[in-house]
Amino acid sequence: MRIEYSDKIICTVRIKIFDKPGFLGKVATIVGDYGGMFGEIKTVHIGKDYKIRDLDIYTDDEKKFAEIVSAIDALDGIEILEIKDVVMEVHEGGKIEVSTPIEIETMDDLSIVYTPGVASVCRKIFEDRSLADRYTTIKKNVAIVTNGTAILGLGDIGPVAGMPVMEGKSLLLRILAGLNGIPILIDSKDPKVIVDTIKNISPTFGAIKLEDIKAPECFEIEKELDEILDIPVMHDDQHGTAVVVLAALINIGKYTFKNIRKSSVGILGLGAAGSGIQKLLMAYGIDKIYGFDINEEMVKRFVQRGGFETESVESLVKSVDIIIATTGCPGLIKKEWVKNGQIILALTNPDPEIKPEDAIAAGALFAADGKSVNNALAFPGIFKGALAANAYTINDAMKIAASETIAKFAMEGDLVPNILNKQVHESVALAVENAAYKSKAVK
Ligand SMILES: NC(=O)c1ccc[n+]([C@@H]2O[C@H](COP(=O)([O-])OP(=O)(O)OC[C@H]3O[C@@H](n4cnc5c(N)ncnc54)[C@H](O)[C@@H]3O)[C@@H](O)[C@H]2O)c1
Ligand SMILES: O=C(O)C[C@H](O)C(=O)O
Ligand SMILES: [Mg+2]
Repeated sequence: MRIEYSDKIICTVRIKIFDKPGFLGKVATIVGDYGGMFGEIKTVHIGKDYKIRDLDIYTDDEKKFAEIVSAIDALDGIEILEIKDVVMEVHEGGKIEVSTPIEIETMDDLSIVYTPGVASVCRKIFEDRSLADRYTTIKKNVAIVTNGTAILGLGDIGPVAGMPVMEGKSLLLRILAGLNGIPILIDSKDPKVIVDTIKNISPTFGAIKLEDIKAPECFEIEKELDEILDIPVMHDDQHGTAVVVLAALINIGKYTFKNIRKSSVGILGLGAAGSGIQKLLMAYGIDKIYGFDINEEMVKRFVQRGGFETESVESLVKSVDIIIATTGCPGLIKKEWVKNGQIILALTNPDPEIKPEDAIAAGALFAADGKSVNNALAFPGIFKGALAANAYTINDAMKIAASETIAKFAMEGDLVPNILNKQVHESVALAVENAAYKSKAVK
């Protein structure tokens, strides 16, 4: 029985605390009593008979956090010096920047990297387009494109409010795959405008990652772009998510000695993520897939692809072995509906359809949320591998290779590995590159 989740960090509390046994314990008791958890505890100053410490405190909501703070404040021997909203602080000024590995000190250096030296590189690329792969960053540039219509589970908040997510994806592409993820915000909901815009700027990029564009528009946009562009295009919410879900299911099969291809799977929310999951699970050979969505058009598409319609959230949850929820509706799954021994992946971010600890308490065998079963385990390696192979597309063989590799890296008893394990992304990239050659997805 495993619980995979992490709460939200609300803040860092800086305290001045009397340096005697038991004082930090009192603070810990308060945090625990109010259902909070500690992250890092750092000592930032040691005084004569006191210490100054920074405590990262995780809680479910701001109200609980306020209660914790006032209870700590009431303790003798402990003084709150500062409360820092670390999340907002980290975002100040944005999270990414363009940098260069080249230094220029002299006018000669300038003539080499800029005018007039640069002109000879331009001429050579003009004569032979393929030289751009070697003499520019194009093959390392991945466009991260959104129109802001399905930002996490926050819904249609527009492209500008979605920018922190795009910067986060960019940061992960850099750290985990060494690629330049360049956010592109498009102020349109018209699929044709989005396709044309991406097509027209595509020479800048080696690959296109669509992000947080809602269904059904995302299907048409991805399909069109995949057809007209000779570089890989992947809608991360559909396929990155599906790859990680399949990895989790592969491990569930391993732990339970069950053939997951014979399990009944329920998908709750048949939008971008839900439909991508359905497609990949079917490609893997799982055919008993049931689904529910409040939007009839989504249900129709799901059934056309070979899924079985269910009449309500409750009947779906109550009837399947494995439930995967991608609705954008926190708390949608009630504890009473959970079956003994069930597997529940409640993937809505930032707050899941049911908290993993609640699902486990209600009898689930495995439960995870969207922070651990997260597409960040897949997209860095997928793009790196596809670019290394010079692939023109990202096909099912490449995705399944990624899932199988991710699954192998999970520690015993876990569904998926840690997102920050760089070896995972290296291995996913290699597996995807090889699968691209084998499936002839290369230019
Ligand atoms: N963990 C991950 O890696 C990951 C990846 C992608 C998306 N997600 C999460 O999945 C959610 C959906 O994202 P998306 O891109 O698919 O959005 P989307 O808008 O394309 O799809 C959401 C679907 O859920 C349906 N829905 C809404 N309320 C419902 C309800 N009460 N019952 C049944 N269906 C309902 C909608 O009709 C829609 O079809 C988001 O919260 C997002 O954070 C998580
Ligand atoms: O952004 C994430 O954490 C995962 C996913 O892309 C989502 O939209 O929720
Ligand atoms: Mg997303």
